Amino acid sequence: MEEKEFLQKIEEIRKHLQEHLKKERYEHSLSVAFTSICLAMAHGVDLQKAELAGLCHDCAKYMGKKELLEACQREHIPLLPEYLEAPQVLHGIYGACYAKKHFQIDNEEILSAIYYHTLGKPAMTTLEKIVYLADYIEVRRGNREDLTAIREIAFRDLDLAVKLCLEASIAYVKEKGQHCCSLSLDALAYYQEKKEV
Ligand SMILES: Nc1ncnc2c1ncn2[C@@H]1O[C@H](COP(=O)(O)OP(=O)(O)OP(=O)(O)OP(=O)(O)OC[C@H]2O[C@@H](n3cnc4c(N)ncnc43)[C@H](O)[C@@H]2O)[C@@H](O)[C@H]1O
Repeated sequence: MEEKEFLQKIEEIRKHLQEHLKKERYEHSLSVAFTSICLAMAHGVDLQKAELAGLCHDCAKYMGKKELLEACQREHIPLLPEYLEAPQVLHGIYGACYAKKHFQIDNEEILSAIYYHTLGKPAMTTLEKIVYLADYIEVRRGNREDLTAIREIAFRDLDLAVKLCLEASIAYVKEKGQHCCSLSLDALAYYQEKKEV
């Protein structure tokens, strides 16, 4: 996309997000966009796609669980029955559709990075890994001990960083006593095998 047209799109999306998301969530979205750009620089990914995917990843986060479920049904988005037990993951799944409708984003790589940003999946594309990790490591997430190591690893070994991130977030979900979605467990098995643990 031409630079002028791209900057105009970014401006429009930021305005929409600022109007719809809570202040902290908007700041987080900006931070995920910037972190995605940095990771894209390190791993040879298109910077515009990284910025758009990072900026839009939480675009549907302001919607309630019931609203998200209804929106998925209205748009005929296939849902696994287990998502009803973990409706907190629906904002990514519906977010891809939201970005297409509201921001006219048609690029499948970007939409897929938004869709999978919470759960991850086996064999992610580089852009999917970048947005998944950027969501986890961006600066506003604070200084939890495990983040220091993952932040450094993400810039040199995406697969190892994804594995560590999946391990930590699956443990976190289980600790909260919530249902852990099978896609994340499949992703963990895939990246553990890839990194030979
Ligand atoms: N496989 C799965 N099955 C079911 N539910 C799942 C899931 N994977 C993720 N989720 C849940 O889905 C929700 C959306 O996750 P995300 O999409 O990853 O992140 P978010 O919208 O910014 O999360 P939110 O603000 O709602 O939650 P939190 O700060 O606690 O968390 C922010 C992020 O940091 C991680 N995190 C927070 N504290 C952590 C800790 N102490 N250790 C490790 N990871 C931690 C969380 O996993 C999350 O990715 C989260 O509640 C998450 O726990």
